[in-house]
Amino acid sequence: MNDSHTLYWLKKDFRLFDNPALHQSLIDSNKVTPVFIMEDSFLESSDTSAFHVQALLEALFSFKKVLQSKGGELLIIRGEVIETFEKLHASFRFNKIYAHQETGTFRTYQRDIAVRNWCQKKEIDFKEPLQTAVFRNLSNRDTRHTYWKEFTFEKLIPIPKKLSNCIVIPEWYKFETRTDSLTLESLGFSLSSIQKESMQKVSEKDAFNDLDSFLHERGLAYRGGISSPLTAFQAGSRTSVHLAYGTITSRTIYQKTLERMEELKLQMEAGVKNAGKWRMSLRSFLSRLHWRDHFIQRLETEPSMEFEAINLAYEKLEYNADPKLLSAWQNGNTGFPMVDASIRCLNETGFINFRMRAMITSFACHTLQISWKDINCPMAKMYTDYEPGIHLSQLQMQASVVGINTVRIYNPNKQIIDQDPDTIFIKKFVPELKKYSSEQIILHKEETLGNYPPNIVDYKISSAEMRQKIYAIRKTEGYREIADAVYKKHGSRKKSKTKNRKKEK
Ligand SMILES: Cc1cc2nc3c(=O)[nH]c(=O)nc-3n(C[C@H](O)[C@H](O)[C@H](O)COP(=O)(O)OP(=O)(O)OC[C@H]3O[C@@H](n4cnc5c(N)ncnc54)[C@H](O)[C@@H]3O)c2cc1C
Repeated sequence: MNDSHTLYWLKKDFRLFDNPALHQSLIDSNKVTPVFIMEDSFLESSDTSAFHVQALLEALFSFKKVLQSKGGELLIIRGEVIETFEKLHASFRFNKIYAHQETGTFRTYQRDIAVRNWCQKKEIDFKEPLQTAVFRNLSNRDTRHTYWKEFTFEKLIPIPKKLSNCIVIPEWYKFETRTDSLTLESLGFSLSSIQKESMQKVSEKDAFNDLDSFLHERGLAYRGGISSPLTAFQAGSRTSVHLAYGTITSRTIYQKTLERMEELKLQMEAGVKNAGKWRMSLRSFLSRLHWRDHFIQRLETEPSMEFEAINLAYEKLEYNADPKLLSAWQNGNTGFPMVDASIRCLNETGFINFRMRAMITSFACHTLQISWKDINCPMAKMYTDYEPGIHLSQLQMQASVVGINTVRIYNPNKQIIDQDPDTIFIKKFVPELKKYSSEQIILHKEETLGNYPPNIVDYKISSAEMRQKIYAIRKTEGYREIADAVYKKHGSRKKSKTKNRKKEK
């Protein structure tokens, strides 16, 4: 502990529990200023939406309120990062910055490099502890699991006792941005009242409440329940948004789930009804949670995947650049009811389940033949839980440009039969279809249903054409070597039985 001054630069880590950067900065120094910078470059970025800004503001202000209730302070400044550090440093010197290591887009990657260089110039120590099990400069992919385990099972860090050491230097208050300039509207965004009401609430308290209700009430329906948009809003953990804004850590979720599974094991032995089913649900939940770090690691290792296919052979794949197709997809007007309902649900609530995300991606990239690059930002903006590593990995996988997974082409009408046979979800989000029977909706193709348009393309012909183009690339010389190299660098070390088999979902 020393008297020097330290900054704790908050990024997307709005929590007090299990917060390594906050914890370490308070061990290092008895004067720490937590600072959040509302970056113009974030607000202006092509992957930022009103859902993201609203979630961030909620998480930020609830963090500030809890910190203040425990005697601490937080400084919020609108501006760019280096320019903000520069003016703070010029008015009162600090010699350390703590911020969590972030695996984000090219924008945040470049910003963090610039911060490192600036710190070096000013002789400021820049520390970037991990908050998730994703490792920089990982030389050997095979050792990742060992590091993952070490990090995930480390003892969780309690809420720091000395939060009153979180102070704002009086000289710095003049830089503070007024709270009334930090509303969604004053930042240039807007959401309708329906959107605001339907969005998930994001704060540390909500994160623990959502986890608790999942582990004790909702999680029993997890297996099976997460496939349909009718049930996934309840049956899924709904922790993705909290992980994206750092209101909870994945290792906290992991460890709390394991504790609950131990409890259930005892219940199972005592013959308590459903205890075994509960355990199976939580086991499949944990494997999905594990994928999270796996996919974020992919972006950390291969940042170029934001701009080009992870398997470069697919850079030659030809797409349809017709803006009318993109616009119909984005607005939920393709004439394919399950696709349109999912997109409109996203536009209204900021959330949809995994299967529907996979379907709308596959539909855009296979059936409409739109490039994954063209839907990247529009789709990122629809998800409140946008996490670049997962988003880009899944986007490329569902668009079949990774080449180490099965080509999965989702048939949107089969998804109605499987996931919404009574068209309840469809009618909720596509009200023009309310007066039609489920059979009419499923069979609808070339005709209009009232105001609802016909299929924008022929599903069978167009998807088959794209499948052919993908397989033509798979047959080109040198393709196998590229795919093997991708697998070696990024593939899951668990063997997939369906690998490389053609499949319709
Ligand atoms: C095209 C596409 C884009 C996606 N973009 C995102 C994104 O930006 N952010 C995001 O968090 N998830 C993304 N997902 C994964 C998944 O759809 C969401 O994590 C899930 O729907 C969130 O709901 P939940 O928290 O109830 O999930 P649960 O099923 O309860 O899962 C628990 C947690 O595990 C992780 N997880 C679940 N499924 C996956 C997966 N397939 N890959 C990686 N991690 C997973 C998430 O962190 C999730 O919160 C995407 C999927 C697809 C197909």
